[in-house]
Amino acid sequence: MTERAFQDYYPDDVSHCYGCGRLNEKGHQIKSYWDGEETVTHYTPEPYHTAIPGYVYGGLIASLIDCHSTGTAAAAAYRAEGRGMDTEPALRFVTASLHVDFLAPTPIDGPLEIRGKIKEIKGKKVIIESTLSAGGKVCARGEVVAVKMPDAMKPKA
Ligand SMILES: CCCCCCCCCCCCCCCC(=O)SCCNC(=O)CCNC(=O)[C@H](O)C(C)(C)COP(=O)(O)OP(=O)(O)OC[C@H]1O[C@@H](n2cnc3c(N)ncnc32)[C@H](O)[C@@H]1OP(=O)(O)O
Repeated sequence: MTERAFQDYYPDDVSHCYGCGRLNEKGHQIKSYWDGEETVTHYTPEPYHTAIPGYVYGGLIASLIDCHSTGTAAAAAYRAEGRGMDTEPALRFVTASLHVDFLAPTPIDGPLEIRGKIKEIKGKKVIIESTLSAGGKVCARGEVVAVKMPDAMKPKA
């Protein structure tokens, strides 16, 4: 059986995110998985994700780090409670803060790897540190503060 990605567990009503929603046909539809204590996703940029010819647009990099991190936050919260992502009550996280350092130009002509690590998990907040690499070289580093989705942010039809 193929492993389900974190995002495959998101209920339909929160699966339209541009970065990670499996129901957003124009979006990136990233798929994140555990790899030991870290999480990982891969994404291959399209030619139109260009900043300067040959290099990836920073907004795409930020988006990939953002959504991989919020998915990681949800997965980490379930893991901390010792239960599967298909169990109730649902744990949903949104981005409170997204910080990205662009360390080196990111080549556009190959797959990118984003890896996440849990820095802190406490109460309704998870802090995730991420790296984005191309060809084995770290090109960007991110830190995301993810907070449980407030009731006020219920999906609008
Ligand atoms: C299987 C099931 C899985 C389901 C999984 C579903 C996923 C479902 C989502 C899918 C989609 C994904 C989404 C993609 C990522 C977006 O793009 S999300 C969209 C962008 N984000 C937003 O629109 C969020 C807007 N902001 C808000 O709604 C509220 O400000 C927040 C972020 C929820 C926080 O509000 P709050 O609940 O009142 O938080 P508050 O109690 O003040 O703070 C809680 C903690 O967070 C800290 N904090 C709050 N804001 C900040 C900040 N800006 N900076 C640093 N720390 C902060 C506080 O200091 C506090 O820390 P502690 O004191 O506990 O140590």
